[in-house]
Amino acid sequence: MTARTRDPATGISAAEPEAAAVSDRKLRIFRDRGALAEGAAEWLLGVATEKAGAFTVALSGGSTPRALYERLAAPPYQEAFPWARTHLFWGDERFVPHNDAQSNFRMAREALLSRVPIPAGNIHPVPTQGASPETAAAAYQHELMDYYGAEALAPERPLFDVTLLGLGADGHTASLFPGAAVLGEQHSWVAAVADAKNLARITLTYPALESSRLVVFLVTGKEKSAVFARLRRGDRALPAALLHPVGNLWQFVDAECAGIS
Ligand SMILES: O=C1O[C@H](COP(=O)(O)O)[C@@H](O)[C@H](O)[C@H]1O
Repeated sequence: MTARTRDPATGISAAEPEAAAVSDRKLRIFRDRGALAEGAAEWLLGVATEKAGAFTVALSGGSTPRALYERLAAPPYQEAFPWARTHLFWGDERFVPHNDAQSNFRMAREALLSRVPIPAGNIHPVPTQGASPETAAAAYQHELMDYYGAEALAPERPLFDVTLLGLGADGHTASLFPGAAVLGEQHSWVAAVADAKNLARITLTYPALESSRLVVFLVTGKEKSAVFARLRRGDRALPAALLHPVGNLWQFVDAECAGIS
């Protein structure tokens, strides 16, 4: 991948367009959270089916994607999805044990992994025990590089087929928080960071998240309406607005988030 020069303090790249707005054609507004989960599951199955060979997904954490994961774990997706050739990674993780209530892995395990026939070797959680956050970040980067088969990302061969992302009320995505030094990271694929409550987290950096054929933001609820409007305007103060994948960027939202209900 051609390294983009990012300002280490802001994460804004020299080539950043004035407004990074996503075209209306790539914005899908669903009636409600349930309809979004159904639409996203159908869309994901379509993308997976079209792809030959390994289908590689970076999962989002937080609460929003739970409904999608539960939908994928039920008919018809439970049987129709190509689980045997699907590999799952995480865009970010809290540095807590995998059975902790705050664990993104735990949420995905409860909602999806424990209910579908995905081979254990295809599940690639962020390690969160027996190491420091920095060592865990390095180990996850190593695992990603090993899977990818190279230590440098090539734009024509994205790391992920699909990256699912959420949007925090402060504009964070994955664990890329406003003002954090990691926003300027241009080389590492994974980093250890801390959130506002000083909880250690492991996050994929822009270079890794941007190495995606398709990125989809899943955002729901009235409480996200204001920050989503800022994202639509390409507000550079939001880490989520600074993400420019090598492939296409989609936004799937419900009517409340879009401000039309
Ligand atoms: O902290 C996080 O927050 C964002 C948004 O979460 P949500 O609960 O508002 O959906 C999420 O995308 C990220 O993975 C998570 O670690």
